[in-house]
Amino acid sequence: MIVEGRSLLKKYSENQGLEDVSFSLCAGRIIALAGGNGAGKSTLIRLLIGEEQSDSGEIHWAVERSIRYMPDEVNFPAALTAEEILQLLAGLKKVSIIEREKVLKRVGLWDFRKQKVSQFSKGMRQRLNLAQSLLGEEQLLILDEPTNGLDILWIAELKQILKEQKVKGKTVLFSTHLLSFAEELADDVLLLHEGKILLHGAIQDALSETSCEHLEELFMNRVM
Ligand SMILES: Nc1ncnc2c1ncn2[C@@H]1O[C@H](COP(=O)(O)OP(=O)(O)OP(=O)(O)O)[C@@H](O)[C@H]1O
Repeated sequence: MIVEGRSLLKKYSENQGLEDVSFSLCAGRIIALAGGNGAGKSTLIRLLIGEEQSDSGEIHWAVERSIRYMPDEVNFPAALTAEEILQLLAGLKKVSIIEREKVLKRVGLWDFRKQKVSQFSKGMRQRLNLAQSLLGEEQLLILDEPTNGLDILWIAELKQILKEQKVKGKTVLFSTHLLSFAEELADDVLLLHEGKILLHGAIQDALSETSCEHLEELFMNRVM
């Protein structure tokens, strides 16, 4: 176990962000933070990365907090090239040139490294966003809606890239509203609905216990 959330409550003026959310993330697993619009996925991520504090409850780190993070959107300086941006970020993270080049190649931006980000498509910007999150050796990789803006081929590649992280012994938490994507990629699921946990645990166990074929069926059965 690397981190545990205990009875987390987060209330915004009008809206309930999270209500009594408890969970644990196990090392070396791929975990889908799933749920529909407004379920509380981004709120939970903000608590994990320390951008916000919960109103009550606590986040208990069993190991030193060590996170790489891919936000759902990022405004890279438009006048810089992909290479310059990664160079800057790799410098901050003390990542080697070899590693930086490997990451640029892995996200398919090597041939475009001299282009300014202002000339990039949305999918290319998202791949650069993915690339910056792959720099470094931090144990936990958190990705907020990483499929955003990616086409079918790159969604397939994203799955491979995240599986490679698991092979390296890293822990991956990604948010998504696509239950089929969650099921294809993740070992575990933390399924939120209206700020509460609907399901938490190993996906295959949940499916066999409920005799549901897919997460979508399980989700529908519980919310309808
Ligand atoms: N800064 C904020 N101010 C007020 N309410 C907020 C704020 N952030 C989140 N909320 C509310 O908290 C609830 C959960 O929102 P959150 O953004 O965490 O959901 P989400 O699962 O990430 O949704 P989506 O898939 O639409 O991005 C929603 O009701 C939302 O309106």
